[in-house]
Amino acid sequence: MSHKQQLVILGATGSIGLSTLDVVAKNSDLFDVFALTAGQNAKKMAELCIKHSPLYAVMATQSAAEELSLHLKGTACQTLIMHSQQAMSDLCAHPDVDIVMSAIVGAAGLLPTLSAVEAGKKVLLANKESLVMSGQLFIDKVKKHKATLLPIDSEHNAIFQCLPHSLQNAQSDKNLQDNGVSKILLTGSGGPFLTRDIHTLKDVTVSEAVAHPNWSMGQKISVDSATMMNKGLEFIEAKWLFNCNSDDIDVVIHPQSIIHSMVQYHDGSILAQMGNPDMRTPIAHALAFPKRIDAGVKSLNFSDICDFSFTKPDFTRYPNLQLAIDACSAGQGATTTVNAANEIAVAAFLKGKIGFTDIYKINAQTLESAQFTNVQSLDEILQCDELARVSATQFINKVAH
Ligand SMILES: NC(=O)C1=CN([C@@H]2O[C@H](COP(=O)(O)OP(=O)(O)OC[C@H]3O[C@@H](n4cnc5c(N)ncnc54)[C@H](OP(=O)(O)O)[C@@H]3O)[C@@H](O)[C@H]2O)C=CC1
Ligand SMILES: CC(=O)[C@@H](O)[C@H](O)COP(=O)(O)O
Ligand SMILES: [Mn+2]
Repeated sequence: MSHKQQLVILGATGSIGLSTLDVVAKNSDLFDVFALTAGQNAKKMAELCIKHSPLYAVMATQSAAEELSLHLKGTACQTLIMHSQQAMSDLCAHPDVDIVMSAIVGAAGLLPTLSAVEAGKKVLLANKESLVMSGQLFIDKVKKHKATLLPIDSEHNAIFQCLPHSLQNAQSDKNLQDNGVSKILLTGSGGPFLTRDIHTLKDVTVSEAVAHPNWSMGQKISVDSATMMNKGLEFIEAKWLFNCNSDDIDVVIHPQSIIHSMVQYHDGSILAQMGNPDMRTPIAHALAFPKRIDAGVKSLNFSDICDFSFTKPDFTRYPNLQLAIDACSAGQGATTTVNAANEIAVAAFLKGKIGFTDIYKINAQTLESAQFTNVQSLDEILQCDELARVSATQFINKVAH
């Protein structure tokens, strides 16, 4: 019998985590769940432990781990329960582990993901924030430790599929332009407010902001899609994943989210990856790469498509997109800062402390007030991230309702 790939899922209780478990359950002859990790949702984690029998389950805090123990008491579940970020990092580096799905939301995913990279694992990256906050350091570690980095973000997974093999990852160090590629066309839906009267954006409610037209996702990324900061983070993510410059990437609004991104070649060809918007497709692609497995996703039926349209982004409507593109050119200090500020601002919006359009104001003020020195080492990155959080919190307190 061939060896089943041993999988750790960071962020198992979230949207990507659950989609990953769905694909794994459909392919249980290929994958074993070695460990599941989560933040606070002990009830969901208990259900997952009973269903998937991981060897380990790790919660972020002791209280969440105790709650998980209570939920599992009296059941037949043999899963060992642990807690702390260090325990997550240790399991990512465990010698028996083959694949780590990085699907914690936000900067909390950085250290466990780096641990998987340093252990030379196959790392499936959904947690774009970790790459945005540490770009060069992250990619250098991938190269040094010979980790395999595969993109889960639907756009980057699409770009990966459309690129020639020699350009599929940053480790190649090859330049896109010298290898036949003229542009990466990064598509974005424009979120729920593509056509809303721009003067009413300040009145957007939380439930309106998280109602993405095409994708079912966690709250933070859903708000990022609504401000298009998500596309800004993805712009920076693409720069690092595919070793390209800002000039190599164009953002294209495609409201239907059927094309997940494209690559344009010097000879005029444009290759697109498309499908129904369901994250199980990129997850299955990366889990099995270079093979193909069943993802449980309904095939796209072209006769069902009524609209298939493309426009340029309007930066007045989406100032966060411009901010992130500018930060990408400014360097690591700026991208770490804008990522941290945005996490704090979106959390404040979700708690009802600030309005929707305040998210941009907080991000811009935090960037303007930041003084970047050298931001290269992990300590410098973490310090820059922390300073931006403190600064963003101060700006929030000034505008808080
Ligand atoms: N959802 C999607 O379709 C896509 C998501 N992504 C990216 O994937 C990542 C996950 O997104 P998504 O699944 O939507 O997010 P969710 O909010 O649905 O899930 C987040 C997961 O992270 C866990 N978590 C939160 N904070 C911590 C912490 N401090 N320590 C450990 N675990 C923590 C949560 O645990 P708990 O809930 O138990 O507290 C949960 O399991 C994000 O970076 C997002 O940008 C990228 C492309 C598409
Ligand atoms: C599914 C996925 O990859 C999300 O990042 C998606 O891209 C969000 O949609 P937007 O294009 O609206 O940001
Ligand atoms: Mn995406």
